[in-house]
Amino acid sequence: MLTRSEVKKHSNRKSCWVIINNTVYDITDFVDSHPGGSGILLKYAGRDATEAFKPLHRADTLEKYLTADQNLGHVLIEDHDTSKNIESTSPTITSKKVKLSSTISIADFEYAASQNLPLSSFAFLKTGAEDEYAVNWNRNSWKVIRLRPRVLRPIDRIDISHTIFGNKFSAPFFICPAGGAKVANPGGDVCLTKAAGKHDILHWVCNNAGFNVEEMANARVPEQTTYWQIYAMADLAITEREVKHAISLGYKGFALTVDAIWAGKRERDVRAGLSETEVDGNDEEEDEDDDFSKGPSVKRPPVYPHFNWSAAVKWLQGLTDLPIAIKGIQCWEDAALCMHYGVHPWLSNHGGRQLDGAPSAADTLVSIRKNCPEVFDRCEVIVDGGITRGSDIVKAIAFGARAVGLGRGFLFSLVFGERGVSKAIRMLKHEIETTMALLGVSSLDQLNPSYVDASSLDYAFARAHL
Ligand SMILES: Cc1cc2nc3c(=O)[nH]c(=O)nc-3n(C[C@H](O)[C@H](O)[C@H](O)COP(=O)(O)O)c2cc1C
Repeated sequence: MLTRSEVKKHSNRKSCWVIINNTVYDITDFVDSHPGGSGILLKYAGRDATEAFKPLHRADTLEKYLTADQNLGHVLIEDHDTSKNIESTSPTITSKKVKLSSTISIADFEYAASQNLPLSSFAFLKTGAEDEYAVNWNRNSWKVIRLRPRVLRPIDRIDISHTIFGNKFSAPFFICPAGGAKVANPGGDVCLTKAAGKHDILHWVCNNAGFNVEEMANARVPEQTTYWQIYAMADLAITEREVKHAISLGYKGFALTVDAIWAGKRERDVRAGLSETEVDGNDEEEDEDDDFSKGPSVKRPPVYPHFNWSAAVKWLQGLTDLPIAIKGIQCWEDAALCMHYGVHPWLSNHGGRQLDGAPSAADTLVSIRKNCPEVFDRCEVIVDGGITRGSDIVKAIAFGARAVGLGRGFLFSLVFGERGVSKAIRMLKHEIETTMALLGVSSLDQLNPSYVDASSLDYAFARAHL
C-alpha cells in the first residue's frame, strides 16, 4: 500500500502518479496522449483526482487506457488523512446558490447553472464554436418568427400529445442526446431518462452518455419509449454491435449524427480548461503550445470519415428496420436527400457547437417549406437548437416540424437532478398550452404555416451580424 505522501512525490511530467477511487495510477507514459490534453493531468499530478475524474469519464475508462502494471495498488488511509484532505474540484454543485424554487423559465435554469456549477463545467455545457454566432442565432431566430393568432375560436381544453415515429408521447418536445450530462449532475443521463419517463416525453439517448446502454435502458419506467443516437465510430463493427444491442434493449428509433465529423473549435470550453491548468512558467514550451486546438472536455472516439449518403443509409438500414433520423441537416437540399433515401431529416447544427456561421434549424425549416415542401409529407422533420420557450416549439410545429428537441435547456435544469428536469418539462408544457390557447388552436394538428410569419428572418440575421 502506498501513502498519499509517497504519491505526492510523483507530481511532475517525468513521474506522474494520481489517485482515483483510492487506487494509485502511474500515468507518466499516458500524460501526452490524454485526449483532454496533458495540462489537466499535470494539475492533479501527485494528488487525488477522483472528484475531477468521475463526472467526465465512464467507470471503465481506466481499464481502457491504462495497462495493469500502471495500477500501483491502493492508497493507505492514514490517520491524519481524512477525506477533508482530498483536494476536490468537483464539477457538481459545490455551494448551491440558486434554488430550484426560484426558477420559472428555461433561462432561469441557465442562470442557475452558471451560478451553481464550477466555471469549467458551465463552460462545457454552454460553449458554442468560435464566436458563438451560431449559438446566439439559434436562439434568436425563433424569437424573430412571429405568431399570427386567430381570435374568437372556442377553446375548452388543449391537447399537446403527439406522435413521433409512430409512438405517442405527452408532448412534441424531447430531450436531445448530449454527452457529458454528468458534468451538470452525477445522476446525468439516468436522471434525464427518469424525468422523461415520469412525464411521458421522449429521451433521445446519447451513445456517448456517462452510463452504458443497459444502465440507460434500466432507468426507464415500464412502457417508456426511448430512442438511441449514434456516431458511426471509426471501427464500424463497434457501432454495429452497439446498434444491435440497443435494438435488443427495446430502443425504438435511431439517429445518426453527421455534423461532427471534426471537433468544433469551442473556445469558451478551451479557455475555461486553460484557466484551470497550472502554468509552469516554462517559456521554452510556449512555441509548441497548441492548446488553442484542443477538443471538447468530454471526449468521444473518432468517427468513421468515409461515408457518403448512399453508403451511410444503406449501412444503417441494413442493421435495423426501425425509423432512422439523420441528425445535423443544415440545408433543404440535404433534407431532400433524406426524403430520397427514406430517412428523416433532423435539422440541427449541434447546438452551434460545430460550425460557427451555420444556419439555425429555424432557417432550414423555413427554407424547406419554401423550396421542397414535400419533405414534410414524406418525412418526419425533427428540429433542435436554441429552443427556450414553449412558443418556440409551437412555431416549429406550425412550420411542419414533427418533434422539437432541447439540449442545453434540459442540461441546465439537470443541475437540480431529476426534479429540475421534471420542472423544466412541466414549464415547457405549460408554455405550449398557453401559446396554443392564445393562438386559437386546441390541438397540435391544427397548427399550420398560416400561424407563423418568418418574413423578418433574413433581415434580423443581417442586423444581428452587422
Ligand atoms: C453538452 C452537449 C453535449 C452534446 N453531445 C451530443 C452528442 O453526444 N451527440 C449528438 O448528436 N449531439 C450532441 N449535442 C447536441 C444536441 O443533441 C443538440 O443538437 C443541441 O444541444 C441542441 O441545441 P440546444 O442546446 O441549443 O438546445 C450536445 C449538445 C450539448 C450542449
